[in-house]
Amino acid sequence: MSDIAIHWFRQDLRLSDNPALAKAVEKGDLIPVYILDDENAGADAMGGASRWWLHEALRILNDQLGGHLRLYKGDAKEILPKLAALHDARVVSWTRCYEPWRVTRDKAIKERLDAQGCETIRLNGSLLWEPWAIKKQDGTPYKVFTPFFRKGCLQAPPPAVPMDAPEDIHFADPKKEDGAVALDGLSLLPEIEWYKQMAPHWEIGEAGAQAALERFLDEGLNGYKSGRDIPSLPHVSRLSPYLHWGHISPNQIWHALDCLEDDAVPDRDVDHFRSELAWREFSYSLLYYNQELTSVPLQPKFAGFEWQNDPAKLSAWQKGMTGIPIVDAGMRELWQTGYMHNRVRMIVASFLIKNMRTDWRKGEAWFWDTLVDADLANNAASWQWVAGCGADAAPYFRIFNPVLQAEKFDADGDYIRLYVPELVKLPNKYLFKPWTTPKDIMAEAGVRLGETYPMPVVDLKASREAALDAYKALS
Ligand SMILES: Cc1cc2nc3c(=O)[nH]c(=O)nc-3n(C[C@H](O)[C@H](O)[C@H](O)COP(=O)(O)OP(=O)(O)OC[C@H]3O[C@@H](n4cnc5c(N)ncnc54)[C@H](O)[C@@H]3O)c2cc1C
Repeated sequence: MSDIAIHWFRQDLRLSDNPALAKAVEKGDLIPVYILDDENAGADAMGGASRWWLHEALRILNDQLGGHLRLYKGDAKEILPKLAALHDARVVSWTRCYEPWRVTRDKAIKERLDAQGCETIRLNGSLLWEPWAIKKQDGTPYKVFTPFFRKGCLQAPPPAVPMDAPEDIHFADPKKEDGAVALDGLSLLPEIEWYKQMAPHWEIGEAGAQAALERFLDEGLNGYKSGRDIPSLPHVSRLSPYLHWGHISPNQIWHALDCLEDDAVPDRDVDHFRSELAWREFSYSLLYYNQELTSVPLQPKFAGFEWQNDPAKLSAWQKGMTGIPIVDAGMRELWQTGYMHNRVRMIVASFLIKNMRTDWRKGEAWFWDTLVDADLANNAASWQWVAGCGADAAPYFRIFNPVLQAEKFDADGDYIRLYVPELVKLPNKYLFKPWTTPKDIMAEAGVRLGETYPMPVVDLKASREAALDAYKALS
């Protein structure tokens, strides 16, 4: 009888370049498992958009595994050691995760498996460099991005060359009564099928990730450095959900850049894209070394900031009904697709925090629920960055003017018109600030402020000044 190896899939929902899976396949007949563990996740349990994505991702992974993926729901600390014992597994493997709740839980699981005499294999498959591999010379973690990237990442050993998917996986024949449930038994989908509008925007899974990468390398990368700020252009990769769910590894992306033909794409674009991948690494380093990143400002003085937290304003922001077209376009892109362009994420976040003076954690929570790439490290680090309380953050007093941002980055108004169709006929001169439109032009465009489109929920100038005063009171 062959040995049995369990591979516990988590944020590594792929077969290629999955070192921990490859090791398990080498060690014995495979039992691939996924455990939906809301119990240990607690307040960090997945949001709605993530659950929809996961449902589809598990369905596809199960197909890739010939129907052998086994699904469980509950406390992984209980489930995994029991499964290992029941199936007499020699090995349990997994790809490391770095969220604080997972680090704590996984440590406990390893201890239990050790005590049972079951070997554990825990490998990196989600980051280019693990957090402890990139540190300053004095052994402390970096707090500023540029030296983290230039002195840390770029001077470290290069990311490993990606592995192919294992050939000829031999599957074990698991005992039936081990608590496994059907996909529907995980109850990942909500009763109201709001996710249906998001589905056409994504090809979920490993093949979808590879297709997105190829498309980006062919059509988006050339011109990335300047084009990545224009939300109506195809100059961003939209790889974030695939990276988050591990349908693709960052090593695969890094290596694909290494393999580009000479002169195919200007170095400035490739280098800039690599630096964005490194922002993801930086976020993970911040989370790893600051376990309360999602809730506690990295700069302690911000703990006493006076938020206004007006529920009506928050609701207008969530619905894309603030009366500020670029903000509303972004929030509606998020609702319709589960994604928002990075430039617009910064604009809507700045507007929420500074013009509406709403606690950044409320924005973070909304993004957590609605993004298909909702990622504890990237989301928390980015919200702290915009709020000005994070590591290497934009200074608080640098307040985006959403009108100027839209005029600069959506100059033709294509992005706003796509998501705010009620303003489609407004000339560009007024599109970014409809409240300044003369009555006759407004009538011609069929816009009635307060009826077909809201009046702004805040006065941009006055709210900016009030935010600056509140900020000054801190220092
Ligand atoms: C308020 C706010 C919240 C955010 N929340 C998330 C989140 O929950 N999940 C998430 O993955 N990203 C988040 N980001 C970062 C960034 O907006 C997205 O990673 C990016 O827009 C994803 O689109 P893309 O894949 O087309 O990016 P590309 O420009 O093609 O970049 C490639 C990859 O690099 C990484 N990356 C790019 N920009 C950043 C960045 N600023 N910080 C960290 N990594 C980056 C991502 O993994 C991305 O997929 C947030 C940004 C802001 C301002």
